[in-house]
This record gives sequence, structure tokens and C-alpha cells, in this order.
Amino acid sequence: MGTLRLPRQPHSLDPTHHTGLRPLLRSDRMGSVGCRHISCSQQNQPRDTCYVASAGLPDLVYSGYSPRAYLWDEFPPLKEILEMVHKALPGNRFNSLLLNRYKGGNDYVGWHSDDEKLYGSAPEIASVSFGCEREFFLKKKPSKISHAVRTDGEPASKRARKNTDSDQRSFMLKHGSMLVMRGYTQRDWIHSVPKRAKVEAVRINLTFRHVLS
Ligand SMILES: O=C(O)CCC(=O)C(=O)O
Ligand SMILES: [Fe+2]
Repeated sequence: MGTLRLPRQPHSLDPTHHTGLRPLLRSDRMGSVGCRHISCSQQNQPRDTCYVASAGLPDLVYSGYSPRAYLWDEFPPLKEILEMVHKALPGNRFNSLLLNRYKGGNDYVGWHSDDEKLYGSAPEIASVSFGCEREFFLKKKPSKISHAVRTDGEPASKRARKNTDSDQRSFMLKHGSMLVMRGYTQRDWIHSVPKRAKVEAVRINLTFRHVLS
């Protein structure tokens, strides 16, 4: 059984480091980081996204999307935050970043795990949030029970363990917070940021990842 290894409280980063992201935190439909514009709702996702990666890495494909990879040098403010994350989490060499921009409460990310093969079997992912706080949920995947094993005559699929409170977590991700997912979090858990009717302000989330080359 895998373990979920999260800090009890997300780390917090010096919020002055988000100054380069300020234009992105405005609520207009277009935003920019440094001199580069990030367009809205790329590929019909329910939020804006932008993918940044070091040169020469394999392409990212997730949920049917294959985003173009921009280079770190095109986004100096993101490069600075990467350096800060490396200082906070020594031993990691993150080489890619998926930026999510939630323009308001209608923008969301559905249940998923970041278990693409290019991250390896137990990736460490650092998730940094700026702007409006939003709730982040984690839910344990149903445990897999072998179809060959039957103990009471009931089909194995019907005996899949029901989710209990200990199989769910929620974190309010505040401005300047950093939540780290590691160990078998991606293999054994799914996560989401659901819609919130009353939220109007913009949130930026940066997930730093290491792509195996
Ligand atoms: O916005 C967040 O906090 C989560 C984003 C996420 O799960 C992802 O980019 O894979
Ligand atoms: Fe994710």
C-alpha cells in the first residue's frame, strides 16, 4: 500500500516572489509573464494553462493534450520561483512546470493523478499557489482486488473498499503556499480543485515536476 506523504501544513514561500506574476493575477482574459502572453483556455481546458520545460525533454501528453513546451528563459519570473523552490526542497531538480490560471470560481481541474510515465513511478511534485485561495482535494483510488480471489461469493468488483474519511484530504491553498506531493501520491491518490460559485478572483498555480530524460 502506498503512502501519502504531505506536510501537515503546506510550506509557505516569500510572497514577494510573485511580483512578476502580478499581471496574470488580474482578471482580464489575457495575462502575461514577463514579456510573454499566456492565452486563455488553451485547447478547451476549463482554465488557462502554460507548459514550461528545459530543452530536449520528451513531450508531455496528458488527458489528450500535448502542450507546446516554452523555455525557462522566456519566463524569467518563473525561473526565479523555480530557484526558490529548489532552495526550499534541496535534492530536487525540477525541469518542467505546468502553470494553471483559474480566472474565477468557474475554472477548475477535475479529478486526476499526475501519473504520466515520463515522471517516473514516485514523482515529487511541488505545487505553488498565488492569488485567490482555493480548496484542493485528495481522494484515495479504490484499492485493486484481484478478480481471481473470492472469499464470500460476492464478485470482487462489488467488494471494492468504500472510501472513508481517512481516504480523503483537503487543503485550502493560500497565496504563497507550497504543497508537496511525493512517494506514491500519484499512484494511489487522485486530486482536484473544484468549481466554487462565490469565487471571483484569479488564482495561479505552478506545479514543478521532474521529467525523466
Ligand atoms: O491547481 C492546483 O492546485 C492543482 C493543479 C494540478 O493538479 C495539475 O496541474 O496537475
Ligand atoms: Fe495534478
